[in-house]
Amino acid sequence: MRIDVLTIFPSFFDVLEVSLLGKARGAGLLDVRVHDLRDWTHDRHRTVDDTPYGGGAGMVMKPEPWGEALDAVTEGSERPVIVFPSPAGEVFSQRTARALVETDHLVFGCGRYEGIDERVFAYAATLGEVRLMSLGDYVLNGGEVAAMAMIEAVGRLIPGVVGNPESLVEESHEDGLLEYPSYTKPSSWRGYEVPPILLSGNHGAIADWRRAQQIVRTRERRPDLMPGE
Ligand SMILES: COc1ccc2nc(C(=O)O)sc2c1
Repeated sequence: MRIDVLTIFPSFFDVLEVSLLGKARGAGLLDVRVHDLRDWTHDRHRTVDDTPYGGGAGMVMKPEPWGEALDAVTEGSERPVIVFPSPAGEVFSQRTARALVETDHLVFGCGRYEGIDERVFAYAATLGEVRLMSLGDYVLNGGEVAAMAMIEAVGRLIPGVVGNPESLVEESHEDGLLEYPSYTKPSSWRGYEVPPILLSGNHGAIADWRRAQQIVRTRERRPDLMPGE
């Protein structure tokens, strides 16, 4: 999978060098290219924003640099998916990550200021599939944090990136429920005991207990995820 990131803060993504995804890049499983949007400006101040038509507070990102940048990073790409992190977008979920990991070429366009000139999204749709996505019902200062989270959520699903693929299966949201509680040695710690069932060696009973814990936790913490409730 190839991922291109367009941002005015490219150093923000330096962390991708050291994380699990850094190893994935080194192993050739993931090709992440981070670009400074200002490289597609042509004035001395490398201007990427201007005042909004119709008035209002803040600044809007100019369409010209975005158009040239999107042309450059999608050149030769058959059908990229172009994700614009946006508080006005669909909410990103594990299901979204599962769908996006099947994509050969992902482009993340990180907005700042009050957002990107709307015409950029229309133009981008001539280059690929456009998805505006939010991490949730709150607002960040820009798209970089959201893009980083989405890149990690998608990147870790690429076969070979996470050491033991089994560990992906029993995670929260993978089966629609929150994950069960985990414990390790010592079995007794500051008066807190590991649930005895987990020490029983009865794998069938342990699986049943874990499923029951998932249901209890999901009902308590995320009733909206409960199937049929
Ligand atoms: C201007 O670009 C932005 C601004 C806020 C923001 N908030 C997001 C979120 O997912 O909450 S994505 C995003 C992009």
